[in-house]
Amino acid sequence: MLAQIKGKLLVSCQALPNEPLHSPFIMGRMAKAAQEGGAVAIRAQGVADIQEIKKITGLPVIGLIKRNYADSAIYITPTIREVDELLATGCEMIALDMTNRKRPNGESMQSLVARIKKQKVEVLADISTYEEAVQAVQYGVDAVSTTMVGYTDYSNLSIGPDFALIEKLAADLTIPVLAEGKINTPEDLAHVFAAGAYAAIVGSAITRPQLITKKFAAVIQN
Ligand SMILES: CC(=O)N[C@H](C=O)[C@@H](O)[C@H](O)[C@H](O)COP(=O)(O)O
Repeated sequence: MLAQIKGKLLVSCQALPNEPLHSPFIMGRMAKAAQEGGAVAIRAQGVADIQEIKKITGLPVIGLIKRNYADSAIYITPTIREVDELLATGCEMIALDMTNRKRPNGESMQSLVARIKKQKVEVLADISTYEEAVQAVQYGVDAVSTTMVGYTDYSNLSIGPDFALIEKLAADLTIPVLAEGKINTPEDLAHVFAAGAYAAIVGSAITRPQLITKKFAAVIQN
């Protein structure tokens, strides 16, 4: 999959049960629209959405499952259970949180990575710091993504992408660095590629109308 996305745009089509567009049918159509707009792959959450998106678009999918566990702050593909559910979907790549935080059930990142790679599926490490990215490379992941920057209480809280981190990772790492998280405009997208991103994933700015509307409404209410 990585060879197919080099230099390209991926779109994240996700809507959890508490979001207005929560529905595999709707996420399938959202992915179709993204495909028509030029997305070469889709990041999708949950077995039903992944299956629908693969059926509707035929595009490669980065799959994840968001699930909360009482004993951990990690919710993106936290345990073996989510890994096995995702492996059954046939998604080409699996994204898992690889931030340096306690995992549910005391499971290790290494065991999850090994299980995925054994099935010849690529692993995308969602990280929030430079150090977490370096650690993920040591664990044998295929690519890292800046997904969690600003979402761990020790990482850089910025309005937009962390361009400096993307630049440093792209310069230092031997594996692809995907820019993801808070890419809010086409200018941001151009900027992350200029910083050296291998590929980029845009979500909310394209697929969460409730957030897009909020940005417009905020201007009027000011
Ligand atoms: C923090 C977290 O859980 N991020 C999730 C990761 O799968 C998604 O909800 C994001 O939409 C995706 O990463 C794209 O980011 P943005 O929506 O900012 O373009």
